[in-house]
Amino acid sequence: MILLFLRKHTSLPLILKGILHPEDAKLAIKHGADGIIVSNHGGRQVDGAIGALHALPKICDVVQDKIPILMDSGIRRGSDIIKAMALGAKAVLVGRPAMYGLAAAGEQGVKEVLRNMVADLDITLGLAGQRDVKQLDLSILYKTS
Ligand SMILES: Cc1cc2nc3c(=O)[nH]c(=O)nc-3n(C[C@H](O)[C@H](O)[C@H](O)COP(=O)(O)O)c2cc1C
Repeated sequence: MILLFLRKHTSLPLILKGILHPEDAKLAIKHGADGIIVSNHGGRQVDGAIGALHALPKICDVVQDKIPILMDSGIRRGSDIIKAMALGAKAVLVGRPAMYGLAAAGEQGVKEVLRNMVADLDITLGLAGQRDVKQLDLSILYKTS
């Protein structure tokens, strides 16, 4: 298995991308991954694949903070980041928004996209009465009483 080979030959962190099933998350931990990225590659590979955000909760349940979980696919605004992190992602990544910025205005465009996203996250956190993404949990998404 390629992961075992890589684990044997490098001490660099190994982060597995494209995890969408809890059993694959378990295998990733078992074979020495340092982290996983819950991702359907932006929906570009398999038409009808489960959305990464939908896959996230069950994967977080089995991983139980043993390794960090990152998430991508469809992150476009601050509220997307908040939802993913409240469900258990330690961080999110973006693909196409950065590409759109690049196409529109090169390096400056990418910086602008990321700055806007962080600013939107900041405003949305404030509107939701939250100070810090580290304090987000499920209570912000579901009515608990
Ligand atoms: C043009 C393009 C090429 C990509 N190529 C790969 C790839 O070779 N391997 C991979 O794991 N993901 C690839 N991705 C998926 C991204 O790494 C990432 O998971 C996805 O873009 C995140 O979703 P988002 O674009 O909705 O933010 C590609 C995405 C784009 C837009």
